[in-house]
Amino acid sequence: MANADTDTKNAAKQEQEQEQEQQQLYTSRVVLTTYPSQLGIDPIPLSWGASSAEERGPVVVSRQKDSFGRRNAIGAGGGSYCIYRALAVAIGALTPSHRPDFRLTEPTHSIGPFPAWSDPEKIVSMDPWGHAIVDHFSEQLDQGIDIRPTIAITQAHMKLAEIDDAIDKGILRCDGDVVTKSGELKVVKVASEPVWHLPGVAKRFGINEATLRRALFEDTGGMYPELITRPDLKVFLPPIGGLTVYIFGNPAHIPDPTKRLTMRVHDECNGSDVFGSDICTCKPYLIYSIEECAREAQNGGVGVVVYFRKEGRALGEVTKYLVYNARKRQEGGDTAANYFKRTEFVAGVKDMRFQALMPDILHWLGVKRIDRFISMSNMKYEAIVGSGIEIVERVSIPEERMPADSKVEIEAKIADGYFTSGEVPTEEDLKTTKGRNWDEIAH
Ligand SMILES: Nc1nc2c(ncn2[C@@H]2O[C@H](COP(=O)(O)OP(=O)(O)OP(=O)(O)O)[C@@H](O)[C@H]2O)c(=O)[nH]1
Ligand SMILES: [Zn+2]
Repeated sequence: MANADTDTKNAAKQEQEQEQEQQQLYTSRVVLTTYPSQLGIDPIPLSWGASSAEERGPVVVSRQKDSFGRRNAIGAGGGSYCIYRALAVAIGALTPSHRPDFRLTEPTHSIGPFPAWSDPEKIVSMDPWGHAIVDHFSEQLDQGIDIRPTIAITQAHMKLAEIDDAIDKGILRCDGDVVTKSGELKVVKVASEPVWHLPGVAKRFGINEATLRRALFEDTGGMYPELITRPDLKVFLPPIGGLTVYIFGNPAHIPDPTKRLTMRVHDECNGSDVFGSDICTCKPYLIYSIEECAREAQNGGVGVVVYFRKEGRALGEVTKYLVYNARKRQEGGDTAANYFKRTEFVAGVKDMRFQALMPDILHWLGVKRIDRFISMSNMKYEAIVGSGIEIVERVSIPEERMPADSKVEIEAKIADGYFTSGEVPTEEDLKTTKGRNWDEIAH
């Protein structure tokens, strides 16, 4: 009995300590969700697609004291990194009320504004004014509203072994401008985090906003109840990765119809892009596109690579590796004929990238026409052309750049509708195009 008493006392003490620890960080009680008519809820007006930033209004998602009632967006800033911020706060490394000091952080280059920034339907998955909050919303910032940038623009030099190689082979020259005398690529970089205007996103996919809200609520483990309780809030910051734009040459040339534009839109493949895995064409295609972009800039045009964080066709790397295993273990070996089928067996679909939102960044950059599009993807092509941007030429990966084991992937893709300037494989080709089996890897 005495032991049970002590246990109860200890448990109560622990609970009290936990409560105190929480109160040190958060002075108010937990607010599980909010409602439009709730006392103190008074969102800053947000008019998506308005003709100026000031008329549009700032995106406010912060739950800090002075911002909570004025929030006009659901979710959290920082994309997937909001979880790390939560950890930093929980362990006491960051005060929940921290506000960034934006001095000296302004963009290195000016981009836009373009007409698409004020079109409520052309850009629905990012905040076109996300890099310019200090310029346009200083009044609200001064009032203590916690507004965060969702876009940042900087510049850098890139040094890549493959580019050194291309210079040595005479494929690319050092012009002292786009490619420095020591073989570095000069780039302007833009990082962008997702900001979704839910009615616009729903319309892009041809579904109801309510269906979209319900699916987002359910498949995030019920993480954002306001998706359901706040139909008046139209903007959602999802906890997913964003994108990076690499611009070779002068960014002002991108919207200029008298200048040529070479472009690749690339989806992340960490295993290949960074670690050189040879089962797909991702890294060689990316490197090829960087060379082509640099060359276009050297010839007076401009090159753009957009890098999306959509690992494994947005299925994630775990699913991707499960599929690799199934492909290599299946009876008859790893054939092009079964490539997509194996993915569908595991994931239920062969691709979750759904390129419909992808052209937003191109409209943000002011792209009107792409002279050379370095991609074979029919999904990317259709999304871009369907959004009103002209593509003049589509460029496949040169045969000699394909790694040996990637034949399976490339033939399966071509058979599935990807563009090729070469031959379309027959049914028989698909059965006989085989990847390396694991025994060969071991020897
Ligand atoms: N699930 C899965 N994803 C893969 C596999 N191989 C490559 N990927 C992913 O497929 C995507 C390839 O994207 P991109 O390099 O942009 O190429 P693409 O859309 O296929 O078309 P291109 O523009 O012609 O290269 C990346 O997200 C890769 O991580 C695979 O076997 N399984
Ligand atoms: Zn890949």
